[in-house]
Amino acid sequence: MSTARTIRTVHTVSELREQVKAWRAAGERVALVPTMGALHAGHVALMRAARSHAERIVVSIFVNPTQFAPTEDLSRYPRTLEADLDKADAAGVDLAFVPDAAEMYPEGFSTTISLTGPALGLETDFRPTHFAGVATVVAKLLLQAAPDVAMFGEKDYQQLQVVTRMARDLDIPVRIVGVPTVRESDGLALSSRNVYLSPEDRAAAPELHRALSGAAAAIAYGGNVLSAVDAARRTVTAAGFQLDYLEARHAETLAPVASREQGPIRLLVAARIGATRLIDNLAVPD
Ligand SMILES: Nc1ncnc2c1ncn2[C@@H]1O[C@H](COP(=O)(O)OP(=O)(O)OP(=O)(O)O)[C@@H](O)[C@H]1O
Ligand SMILES: CC(C)(CO)[C@@H](O)C(=O)[O-]
Ligand code: BAL
Repeated sequence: MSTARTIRTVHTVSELREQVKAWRAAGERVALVPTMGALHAGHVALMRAARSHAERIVVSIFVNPTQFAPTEDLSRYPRTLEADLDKADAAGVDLAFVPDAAEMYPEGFSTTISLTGPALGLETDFRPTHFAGVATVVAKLLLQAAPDVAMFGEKDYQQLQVVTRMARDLDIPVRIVGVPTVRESDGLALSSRNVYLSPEDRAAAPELHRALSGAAAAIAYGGNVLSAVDAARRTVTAAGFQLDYLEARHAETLAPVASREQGPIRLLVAARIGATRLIDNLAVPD
């Protein structure tokens, strides 16, 4: 399989920069798709969406240690590099950037991006150091690859807002593009962490999307926002989840909202089932 690949794999920032420079010299636009590997159809949707923005596509594959707390799943996070390269190749990706931790965080590394705004609350209440790690590594990737556009999934909706704000605030010359969530036929959002689910937990997992869909429909039909959110919380808990949060927020600032008049609404949830923590989100239709 791997002998037929046309994708090029590089491990250093200098190789990455050299390739991107050559493409730019030829007048080609570059899209970056940052990932932590264990690629699935959600990642492939990002790669395919990148095609409409750029002639060249770079995927980064790096399980970023600084976005995991010491108690989290860094060591057991799925790592499937050969299969990932096959999938990226089949999706038409030109270059895989696969740095190791020493390339990204050399001896003496001392800089972390500090965030407020959309990074406040939600995930941060449960993973307090997570977005500092994400923003720092994404800033590095954007400066290393210098892409015209970078693709992020709406599945990690708070991350998408944090990265969008960070790029704007730091004047990084890139367009951040959000890509709709790819789901299983029963509604479960694809995620690399779905492999952790036992068969029983997998059977219950679509309840997250069902609960959000019910709340979004109720609000869209004029129902009270907070009542709809409460009902969705009960649905998720009754399905066997332990809820971290289920909230209605402003779709861009992620500030709390109590009524539709306060802006476009996004419903966001994080909940644990068995040993697995899942997140999901949904727009309330206008
Ligand atoms: N189901 C999906 N639909 C669209 N984009 C997705 C989906 N799942 C992940 N992505 C996006 O792919 C990019 C890389 O995500 P990552 O490698 O963390 O995969 P993941 O499946 O989200 O894994 P994790 O279990 O760590 O959340 C992110 O921008 C993420 O939002
Ligand atoms: C954006 C990202 C690749 C940064 O490590 C990661 O948070 C992810 O996969 O969503
Ligand atoms: N997709 C978000 C990466 C993380 O949970 O660490």
